[in-house]
Amino acid sequence: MACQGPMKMGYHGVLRLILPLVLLFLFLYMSITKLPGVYLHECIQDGKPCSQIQNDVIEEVKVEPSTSFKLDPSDVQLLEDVLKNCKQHEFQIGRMVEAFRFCVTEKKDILLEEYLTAWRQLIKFMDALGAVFTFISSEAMTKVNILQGYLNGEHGKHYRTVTSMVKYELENEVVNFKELPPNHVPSGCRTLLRLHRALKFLEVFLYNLGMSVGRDKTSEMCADAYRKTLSHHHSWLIRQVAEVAFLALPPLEDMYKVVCVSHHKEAKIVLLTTVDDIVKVYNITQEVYTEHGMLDLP
Ligand SMILES: CCCCCCCCCCCCC/C=C/[C@@H](O)[C@H](COP(=O)(O)O)NC(=O)CCCCCCCCCCCCCCC
Repeated sequence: MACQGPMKMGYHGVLRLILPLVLLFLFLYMSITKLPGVYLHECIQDGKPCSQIQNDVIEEVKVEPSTSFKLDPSDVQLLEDVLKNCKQHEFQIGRMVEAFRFCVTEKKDILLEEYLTAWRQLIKFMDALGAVFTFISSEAMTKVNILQGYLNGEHGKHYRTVTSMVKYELENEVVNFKELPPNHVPSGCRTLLRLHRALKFLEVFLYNLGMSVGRDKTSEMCADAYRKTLSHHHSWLIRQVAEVAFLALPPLEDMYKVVCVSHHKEAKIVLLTTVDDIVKVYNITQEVYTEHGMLDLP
């Protein structure tokens, strides 16, 4: 009885075994193609990196949830309780929401330190999902570390907010609009742009989760969000890796547990409030990047 052969593993068991292997191979492949100074988008066409050519035709995806979510007064207490009482988890949605909220200044700018705090919470969430997502979380962590490096560095005071970073990097020609030079730490602006694009994915994914009435699969909601947003900026290979990873997402009920909600009504309140805060951060950053023509940085 104790010995369960492969035949008894079931669909999910097999998936758990195979997915990490597939991802490991893809990860190794990508590690090789992305050795220091060698970037995937060194594929050149018409004198431009291929990724840039692709981005030229992509317009900003307009998705539904960019409207403010209105809470009933009775829901406000419920929301506060959920956000406060979720202390037993490594990932705390309350701390993430707080950080996204605190990073918006009165002058409608974004504080980078708080922005990165919110991202660190997201990374904890992905790490909690298991080995399949480590590849994605470590990619996000790399971007967070680059920005933190600038914040802690010699010119750290210029990296306090998104606007000050953009101003400093443009004035000092840190931003490269044509290519990503090998053997250089990427600029703060292009690094933040990667996280900023991922934030749109997160917005749509959380919206899908919040609007679900419990029947939908998390993998489908995640894939839908990804296809509408972040996938437009990814190579074919990365898109395949992402699609495989989505299959390993836990079911909705387990996802609810991680965000400390127990039923659909709670989930809707918590997730759509989170979306609302993310939208504010996203829109401010988007405006700054649009103003400086920096939405397609290679
Ligand atoms: C719930 C978990 C959902 C997992 C979501 C998967 C999102 C999509 C897959 C991303 C693949 C990342 C692989 C690498 C991509 C890079 O090529 C690419 C470009 O970088 P480069 O220009 O320097 O080369 N990098 C990026 O686009 C940065 C992507 C960072 C991905 C962060 C995804 C955040 C998702 C957070 C979900 C958390 C849900 C929380 C629910 C409460």
